[in-house]
Amino acid sequence: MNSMLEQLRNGLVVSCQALEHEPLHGAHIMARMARAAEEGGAVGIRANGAEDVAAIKQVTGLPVIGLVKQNYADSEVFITPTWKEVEQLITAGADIVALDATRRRRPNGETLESLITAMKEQGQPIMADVSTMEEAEYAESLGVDCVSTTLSGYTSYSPQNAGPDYELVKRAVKQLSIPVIAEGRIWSPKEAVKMLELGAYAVVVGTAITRPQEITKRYVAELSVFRLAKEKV
Ligand SMILES: CC(=O)N[C@H](C=O)[C@@H](O)[C@H](O)[C@H](O)COP(=O)(O)O
Repeated sequence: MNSMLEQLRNGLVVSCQALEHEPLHGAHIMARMARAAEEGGAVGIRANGAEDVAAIKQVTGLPVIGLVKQNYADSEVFITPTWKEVEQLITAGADIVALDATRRRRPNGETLESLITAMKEQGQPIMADVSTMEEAEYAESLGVDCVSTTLSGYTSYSPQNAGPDYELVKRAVKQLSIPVIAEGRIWSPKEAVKMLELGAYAVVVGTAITRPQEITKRYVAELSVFRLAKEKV
């Protein structure tokens, strides 16, 4: 087992990501966010973009799972789609590189198989972001170090759950022999604990901790429900 992965066992990985259009965008801000997560007891950080990964590596001692979100015209794959993004992450010092491990067509004719082979040749630990059980099994067969349920609900053919995909975690834990990371729409500590109870190796939480605009929206939505109910009385 990869020693970086071992550090994540039964712990909370905080995803610190803000895209260009988001208010907290910027490597400096994400590095602060990661420091806060470390102070709170996170065992690892998940981060988007080489710049953010490098900035976070400078200020925390935690393992960093790096990805690059990049859209290409000829593909739906947007999490570390090609070798170009993999290289950026390796140069930035990502401890684990996360990539889309669906079987969808990748940009520039690149393939999941060739990317994984090249990463393994470099000894680069790999997290496979999947949306279904079949993808998880296939990723394991290609030799990735762990799978994460990141993409469940974000491919057209996976269940479009409003909450976390417990079912996928449960099945993957049963059928795979590599660590299964629970990720995607986990909002509460209780949900995170449930994932560990199901056998998840670690839990990744992003939005519920690091996207204040989304956290605010949840409060505002609940308050509007209250106001509407009151107006009816
Ligand atoms: C689907 C996709 O693009 N997921 C991204 C992957 O890195 C991030 O935007 C998510 O924040 C991350 O997966 C954590 O999930 P949540 O924010 O739901 O806790």
